[in-house]
Amino acid sequence: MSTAVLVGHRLSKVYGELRVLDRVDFHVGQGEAVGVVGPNGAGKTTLLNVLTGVVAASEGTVRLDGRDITGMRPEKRCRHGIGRAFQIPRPFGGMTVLENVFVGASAGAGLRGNTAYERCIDVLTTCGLIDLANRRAVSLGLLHRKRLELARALATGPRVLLLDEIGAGLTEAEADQLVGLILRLRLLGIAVVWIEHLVPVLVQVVDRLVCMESGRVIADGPPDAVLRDPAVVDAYLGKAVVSA
Ligand SMILES: Nc1ncnc2c1ncn2[C@@H]1O[C@H](COP(=O)(O)OP(=O)(O)OP(=O)(O)O)[C@@H](O)[C@H]1O
Repeated sequence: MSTAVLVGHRLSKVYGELRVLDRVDFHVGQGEAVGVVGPNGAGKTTLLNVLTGVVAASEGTVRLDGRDITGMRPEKRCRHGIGRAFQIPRPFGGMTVLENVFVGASAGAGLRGNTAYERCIDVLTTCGLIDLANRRAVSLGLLHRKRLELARALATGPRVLLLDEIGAGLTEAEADQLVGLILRLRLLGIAVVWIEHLVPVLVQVVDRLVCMESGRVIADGPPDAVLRDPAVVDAYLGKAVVSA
């Protein structure tokens, strides 16, 4: 295994009587891409929320590069290299594409002036948005909004990028383009954790699949082995094939 960049150890999250995460162990290595699958309500988004610090774990620890960040606020985790993109992009609609990405570079990464601007140009080029830099975000189609969501996360300078169902709603051709973009990010050495119900899309990118059910990890390993695992087929895959 490559050196772990982000590690969750025995993470639990309890809401009243409901145990949404149940002693989950999770890790992603430097430059590794891990897919997270599982039925609705399995706890996938909650796991990402606990890793980013948006939700406090009821028990367990989170480490980034070996450092315990369990008590660290989300903004600080972002500064330390945890980036996140959401299923429903929420750009600042009245701002241009460049201005949106600038927010990631300045507020997210703490960059100023030319350094922030250069980061934005790099990120917009990587994400295929440079020609749209001066367009208002509100005028973008879905694929471009997803690219902008990724660009904003990238502008924060992540070492690990957490993606939550960013393929949802895209056509097959658009999903292929998204895969191409995420593969480019991998070439930059960024680790990726991607929750996605579109399993055929996910397996084009990831080295490893983690399947969750009822707040627990029920399988973790090479994608083909996880997809053949009877527990995964039983808990999830029949349903995923129907809904994909
Ligand atoms: N703030 C909260 N209060 C109470 N229950 C919550 C809260 N947030 C999440 N849950 C519950 O935790 C469970 C896991 O939710 P979560 O969104 O993590 O699942 P998921 O695997 O991401 O599902 P999906 O694939 O539908 O996005 C669900 O039963 C959900 O209703």
